[in-house]
Amino acid sequence: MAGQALLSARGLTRDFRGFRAVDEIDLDVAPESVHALVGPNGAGKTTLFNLLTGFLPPSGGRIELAGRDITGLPPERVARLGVARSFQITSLFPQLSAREHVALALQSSSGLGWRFWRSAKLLDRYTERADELLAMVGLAELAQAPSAALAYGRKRALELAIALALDPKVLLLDEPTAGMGLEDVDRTVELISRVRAGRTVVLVEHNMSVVGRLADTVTVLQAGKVLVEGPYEQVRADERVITAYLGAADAAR
Ligand SMILES: Nc1ncnc2c1ncn2[C@@H]1O[C@H](COP(=O)(O)OP(=O)(O)OP(=O)(O)O)[C@@H](O)[C@H]1O
Repeated sequence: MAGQALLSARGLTRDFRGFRAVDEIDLDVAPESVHALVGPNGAGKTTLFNLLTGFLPPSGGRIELAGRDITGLPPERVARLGVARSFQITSLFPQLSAREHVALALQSSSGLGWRFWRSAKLLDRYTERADELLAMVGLAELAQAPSAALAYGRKRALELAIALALDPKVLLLDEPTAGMGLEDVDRTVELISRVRAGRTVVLVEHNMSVVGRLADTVTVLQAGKVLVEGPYEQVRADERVITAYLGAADAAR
């Protein structure tokens, strides 16, 4: 296992009834880097993401976090060890405010339990930190808004604040700009640039301009394998990538 990596995989494999979606992948995510996973549809990005976060058990191979074997641990254990993924919009509670969502996430990560909701002092402490996190993602003024009232881009920002509440060592973002208009994409790129300070981020992203602006390292997957890996400029100029990914994306436009 590479000594420098915070999160790494060796020979990581996942079969679905005889179909190999992730095929002996080696991956090293350097501390405090933004590492993008890209590739054409069906390349195995989501499956790899689910393996790294414990949402799927691997069929083979090994995953390490800071040198500790986390292979096969369930998602809540992986999350507790410091690998958090941004929650999906569908998991937000429509009536709860943005602040309440983040406060709940802070409380859940504190391990203090529900009784402490009775302590106004502790609750205040969560509120303060919740508001800091909301300010970080640009939602300061919407702290009291029910999540159902937030526009799409704002909901995604709230998901990010919830993930940050867990103070993860590694933050995994699954297509953070999916379905966004240009303005929200720019805002999200800015946001990730801001919150990445001192953190390690793994990002699945289809938008190559977003990848170019954020990623230190890009791993291109194709048919469950690593096709090319390196800095964005190097990867985007690689003939194999142009053929396999950028070419396909251009053709689809
Ligand atoms: N639960 C499953 N059962 C069977 N096959 C699956 C399952 N999940 C994924 N696959 C298959 O594994 C392959 C990789 O899928 P995956 O979703 O990981 O790709 P992806 O790179 O994330 O694609 P996309 O960009 O379209 O999201 C695909 O061929 C998919 O059909």
